[in-house]
Amino acid sequence: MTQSPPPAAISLTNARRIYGSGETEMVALNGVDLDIAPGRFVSVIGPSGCGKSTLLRLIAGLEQPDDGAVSVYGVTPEVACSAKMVGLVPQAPALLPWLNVLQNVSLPHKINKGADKKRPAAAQAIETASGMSEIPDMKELLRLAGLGEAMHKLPAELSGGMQQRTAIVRAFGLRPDVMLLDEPFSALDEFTRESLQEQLLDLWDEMKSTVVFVTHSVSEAVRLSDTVIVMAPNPGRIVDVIDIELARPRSASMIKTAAFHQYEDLIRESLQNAWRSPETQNAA
Ligand SMILES: Nc1ncnc2c1ncn2[C@@H]1O[C@H](COP(=O)(O)OP(=O)(O)OP(=O)(O)O)[C@@H](O)[C@H]1O
Repeated sequence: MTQSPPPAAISLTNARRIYGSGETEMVALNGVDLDIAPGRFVSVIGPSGCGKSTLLRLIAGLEQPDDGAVSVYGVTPEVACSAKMVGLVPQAPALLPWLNVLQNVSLPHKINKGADKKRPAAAQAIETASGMSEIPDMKELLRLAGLGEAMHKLPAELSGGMQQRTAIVRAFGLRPDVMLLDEPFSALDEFTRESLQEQLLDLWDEMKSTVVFVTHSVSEAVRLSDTVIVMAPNPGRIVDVIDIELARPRSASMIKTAAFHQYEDLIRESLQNAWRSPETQNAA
């Protein structure tokens, strides 16, 4: 008997999302086809307004496509979210100001007891095979993210980078099968950003989640990703899917290598082509 292949972690089929109507109609996403295999680190890059956040919101089940379909491990995003299979880190960290770092990251477990039981079989099978179903040690995750010394501090006592790391650890704490990050490092300086990239990769390595990471930074996309998705606006669409075949772990020194620069050039060229495409120019 032939077995059907396991479902993709994330799948979009001809997904379309429109805002407004008539003269104000805006096609935020059009004809988006995408399959992301479990465990991949995928970045999404493209000019402002090309639909990157809309794409994340569809996967997170915060919005529905007007046409086409979206699924997470073969179930709808709504079902996946109710089983706590999806974690979302927005641009601003949104921590509870009266709880310290450890309390902030531990809170989701307290309010989501039993969510694991709702996970579909495909996701449960992957977790069991990788031995990942037990609750993670939040103190250990905080140490991994460089927050070992800050566990008992309140959010107001943290730097922007520390707050963002706390939000990332909190989201990873429920062991989401799919982790969505919307430009989490955009407000941070270059140095802090690079060190957070390293810590994010350590957490991803530990947690084995499938990651979709929105960024405006070409070098960040190359450093972090297995695959970079390039998008263009008017209408928002995928124009290129580029696999990054650089060895891991990717240290800070890799950024200076010729192979790394070649990938950066490839993505920059793809972004420029996207802007020059007739579709984009006609709509602009
Ligand atoms: N709730 C909404 N109502 C109307 N239009 C919207 C809404 N959300 C997004 N849009 C429009 O849809 C398009 C895509 O927006 P989206 O936020 O997904 O782009 P983005 O690529 O994430 O942009 P940025 O890089 O600036 O964050 C934009 O033109 C935006 O103005």
